Amino acid sequence: MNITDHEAPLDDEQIDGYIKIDRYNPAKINRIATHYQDILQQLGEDPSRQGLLKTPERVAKALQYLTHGYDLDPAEILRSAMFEEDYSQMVVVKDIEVYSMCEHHLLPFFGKAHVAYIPNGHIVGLSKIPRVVDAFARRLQVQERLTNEIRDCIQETLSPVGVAVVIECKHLCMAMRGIQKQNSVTTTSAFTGAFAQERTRAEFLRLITASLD
Ligand SMILES: Nc1nc2c(ncn2[C@@H]2O[C@H](COP(=O)(O)OP(=O)(O)OP(=O)(O)O)[C@@H](O)[C@H]2O)c(=O)[nH]1
Ligand SMILES: [Zn+2]
Repeated sequence: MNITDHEAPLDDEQIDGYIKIDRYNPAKINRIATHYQDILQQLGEDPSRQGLLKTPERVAKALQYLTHGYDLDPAEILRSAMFEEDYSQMVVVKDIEVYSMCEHHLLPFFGKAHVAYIPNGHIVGLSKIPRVVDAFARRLQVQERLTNEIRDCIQETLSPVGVAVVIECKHLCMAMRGIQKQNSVTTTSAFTGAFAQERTRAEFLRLITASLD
């Protein structure tokens, strides 16, 4: 590895393997920050007090980060690490942390995703499954669409025998406001192909609830 490259600061951008995420687009940050200055004022705050001086810019950067999935191509992420392999059993990646933003309130929802597929001549680099989850989660979402988008992307790109996705999340819009239910968890699921069969689906559900201990 080239040492200079290795030590180069990644300050305002991240090289994400194959896709450069222009995380902090300065023009966009400025535009969003201007709005937040006004929002702070509307909330009865003084945007010129010391603690808030940089807040509009911080919020703008945070929002750009929380929605950086728009800059990613999930299908390309999968295509970048597909390998021919004669393995025909279920591959399960479970307990993938999910952080997303509800499109109704712009509040976080978070939890876990469990993803499985049954290869059809091709396997995919394992890390690419959580990367696909992130690429869709880091957008404004509803949990149902997030679940379907992950399923469809894997099915269309990898053409496996079947795909299964289960997502379990807590929604802050239901906890810190609104109905204020602190412990409710929403579960969504999406299946294709072989996972329509009761036996296959049951094996997946057993594997995602099984513990390693
Ligand atoms: N189906 C679905 N609904 C969601 C998701 N995230 C948030 N919501 C819901 O979106 C709905 C928006 O409903 P509205 O009545 O327009 O908004 P609201 O007045 O803020 O509703 P309350 O949250 O009930 O106070 C709420 O019921 C939220 O719970 C999600 O991922 N999936
Ligand atoms: Zn919400």
